[in-house]
Amino acid sequence: MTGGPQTPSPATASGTGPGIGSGTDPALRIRGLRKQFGQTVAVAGIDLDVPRGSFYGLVGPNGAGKTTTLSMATGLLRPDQGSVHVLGTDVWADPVAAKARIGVLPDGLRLFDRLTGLQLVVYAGLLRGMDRDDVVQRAGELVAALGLDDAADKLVVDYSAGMTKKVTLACALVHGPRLLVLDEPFEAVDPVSAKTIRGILSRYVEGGGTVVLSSHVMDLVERICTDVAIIAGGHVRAAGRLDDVRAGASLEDRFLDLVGGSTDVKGLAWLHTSSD
Ligand SMILES: Nc1ncnc2c1ncn2[C@@H]1O[C@H](COP(=O)(O)OP(=O)(O)OP(=O)(O)O)[C@@H](O)[C@H]1O
Repeated sequence: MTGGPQTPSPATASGTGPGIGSGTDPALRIRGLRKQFGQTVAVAGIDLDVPRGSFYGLVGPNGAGKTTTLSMATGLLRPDQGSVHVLGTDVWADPVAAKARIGVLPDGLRLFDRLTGLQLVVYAGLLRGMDRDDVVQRAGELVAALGLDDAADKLVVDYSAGMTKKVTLACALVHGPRLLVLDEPFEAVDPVSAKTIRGILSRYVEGGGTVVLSSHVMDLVERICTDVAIIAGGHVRAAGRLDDVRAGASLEDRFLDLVGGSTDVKGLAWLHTSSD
């Protein structure tokens, strides 16, 4: 199965989604998305439907175009061509309405890191136009749920990579988005925190939300995702329900089949040579 529209998840058929009554549009619809940096074609015409209520994993080798795709899908990077709709709203024609429905964990975007963790989450909620009392309550709950209690009053600039990831996730969640787009949410996160995050995301999806995440960890994607897309060279190589994509094999084997590339290591003999 490649690129085109995919079998809808059960949640799609019932049109679920927090606060979205009867819509049948996918949570995220991408058509003909393309981006070139100089001579490098990062995204070469991607079509993708992310069904509402799905837990959608985006996998692909380094440089495949995942971050570029997610940045264009969330209004952070203007596409050269193509369209993106979030729950039926055109991200680039009506960015304010579309962005109100999205929570984003971007890869490597600068944060206001001279704020404390708690201040940053509160600030993220206020930027979304939320009532201060609600934001303060939610920020406190998120910080506690993500195990950042002790660091809540510490400046984000002094956070570890994993702590930064968690506080950024809290910022993405605070306004209760319909769609969460997370670029490598588990990168640098310890196993206990990863389990907590998985629990939070699972509850969010059970409640009708939709998660799109990129990851290099095939086991994790296989364990938590309902749907998956394999991207390589700026193209979608396979997409749809997890079981359809892996077609009886493991996701890792299917990934290696589709993406190819040699895993043999040539040279480096000197690495086996003692230098003393
Ligand atoms: N701002 C940029 N300027 C120039 N080239 C870029 C830029 N951003 C991405 N690229 C190039 O576009 C291609 C896709 O990059 P992208 O970051 O989207 O890949 P990725 O799948 O997220 O990779 P990884 O798994 O390593 O994070 C790469 O060849 C990368 O070098």
